[in-house]
Amino acid sequence: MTTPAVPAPAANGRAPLLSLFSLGKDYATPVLDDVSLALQPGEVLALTGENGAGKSTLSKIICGLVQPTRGHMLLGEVPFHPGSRRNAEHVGVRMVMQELGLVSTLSVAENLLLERLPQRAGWLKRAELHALAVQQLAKIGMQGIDPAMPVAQLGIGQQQMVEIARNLQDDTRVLVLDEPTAMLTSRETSHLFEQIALLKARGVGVIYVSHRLEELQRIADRVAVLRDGRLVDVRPMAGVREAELVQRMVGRAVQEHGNRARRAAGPALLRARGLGRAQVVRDVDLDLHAGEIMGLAGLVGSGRTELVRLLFGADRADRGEITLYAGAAAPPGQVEPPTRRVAGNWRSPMQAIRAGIGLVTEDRKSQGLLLPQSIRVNATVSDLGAVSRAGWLQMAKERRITRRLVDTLRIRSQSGEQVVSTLSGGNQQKVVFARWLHRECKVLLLDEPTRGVDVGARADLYAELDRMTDAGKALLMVSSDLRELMIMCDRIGVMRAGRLVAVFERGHWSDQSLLAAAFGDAGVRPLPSPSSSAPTPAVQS
Ligand SMILES: Nc1ncnc2c1ncn2[C@@H]1O[C@H](COP(=O)(O)OP(=O)(O)OP(=O)(O)O)[C@@H](O)[C@H]1O
Repeated sequence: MTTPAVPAPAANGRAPLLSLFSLGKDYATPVLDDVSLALQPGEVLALTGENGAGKSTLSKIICGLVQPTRGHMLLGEVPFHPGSRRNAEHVGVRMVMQELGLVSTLSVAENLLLERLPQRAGWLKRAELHALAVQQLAKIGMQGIDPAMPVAQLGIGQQQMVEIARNLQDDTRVLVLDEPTAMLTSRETSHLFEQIALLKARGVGVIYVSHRLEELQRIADRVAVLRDGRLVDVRPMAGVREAELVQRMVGRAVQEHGNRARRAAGPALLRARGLGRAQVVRDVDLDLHAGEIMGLAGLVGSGRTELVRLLFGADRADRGEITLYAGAAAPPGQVEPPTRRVAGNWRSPMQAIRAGIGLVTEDRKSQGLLLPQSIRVNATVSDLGAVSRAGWLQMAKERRITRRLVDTLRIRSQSGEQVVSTLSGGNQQKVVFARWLHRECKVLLLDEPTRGVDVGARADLYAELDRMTDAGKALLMVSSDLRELMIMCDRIGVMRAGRLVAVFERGHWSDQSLLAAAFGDAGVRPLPSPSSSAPTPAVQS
């Protein structure tokens, strides 16, 4: 085996901080091959590539979580084969993983300082622990969090910030961040970027894995592109065009989804009136029409996810009414609901599913997937009736359906039998989505459906959403990505403090107006009261 050259030392003569030589990893098939790369002190190296390209595998090898099949590494000039995460951390090589690594039953402070809990004679010094935790959280702009609170009570974005704070130690030399902002607000992202700038100044090397190309442009010095487990490009970030990068990642040009075309709204399929739960969702009136995509924007904690959970029966509303109407058979342009009410106010998700409501969840790990099961089981589990006869599962039919879904969504896998926990994060997200492509539903609720999904796959998912609305389904899409909402939606509702405070139709929104509504600035048009007007059809102006 020849040892490929690692890029020369930096101009200042310092040796690379970390050097990778011909790294490779095989599972049933090779997933990483011949990766040679060097990280310089104080450098932010972006790592990007399609879902399943091998980014997390490479990151985990560097941080001792996965053992390479081939190749070797140097940390400075010393051979580096950590063998475990603990060993890697011991020499200052740390990783913020895509899946949160927090212990949900422990407090915020205990999670933050797990490895160096302040003790005296075997007793935990709780006051000191909490003071240290508050300091650590303040570094990344997290104020007002009770360090004694169990971490499970934090929102998913806040948990991610705790995970980041945990890895910002003084002894950190190399920090790998795998999709760190997927669950963060723009404010939290800014705090993270400030920290990255400080790390750079201290000479820490940062490997930053992300699909968000605009973020890479903001913080990376160089970008490395992985495709099918191989390094296909490494270049300075300055001057790199997004389209160029996408082409390198995907190996083909990706057609950007243009703004959604004008279409006439069908009848209302779902209507909510005065819907509420405690203080988190308050008096929400909402109509979803056949053939439309309605977006839901708002800050984290504004009640978007909670509203979706009420509509799906995952939580019980304590006031208000949900009504689902039958069929989408009314002529185009008819906006009044058909008169036949089929269901409402579910007692469980199962009831909602039976009535024709689906949910692509925000938290695919704990709410969306059966991780130890195959793609086939996960994709077909929501509608076993369609793959069984007289109570017997028809495996051949299941396999056929699975193959079609895997092809349609380009789920990168060895076969439909591959266990979902061994898929890459973005491919797991596609499996959550596949479930609802398989099952007939009238109304599909989507909570951050493209989180962690690469640009090519994102275009595929958008095309599927268009097809669903062409078939008369009604879609409600929560997204923190305003650009995504503005491209995909016919209407965008904005939530603030549990209320739906504004609804904008296509052609009547801008980033500023959406943000102003989300933050509560003056000048935002309030929602007309439902009693005063018929539901607003989604019509592009
Ligand atoms: N334990 C495992 N067993 C079998 N295959 C695995 C295992 N872990 C990862 N893989 C496979 O390795 C490939 C690379 O996965 P990896 O998670 O590194 O991709 P990624 O580039 O990080 O993708 P994403 O952008 O979706 O996070 C995938 O095809 C995945 O299915």
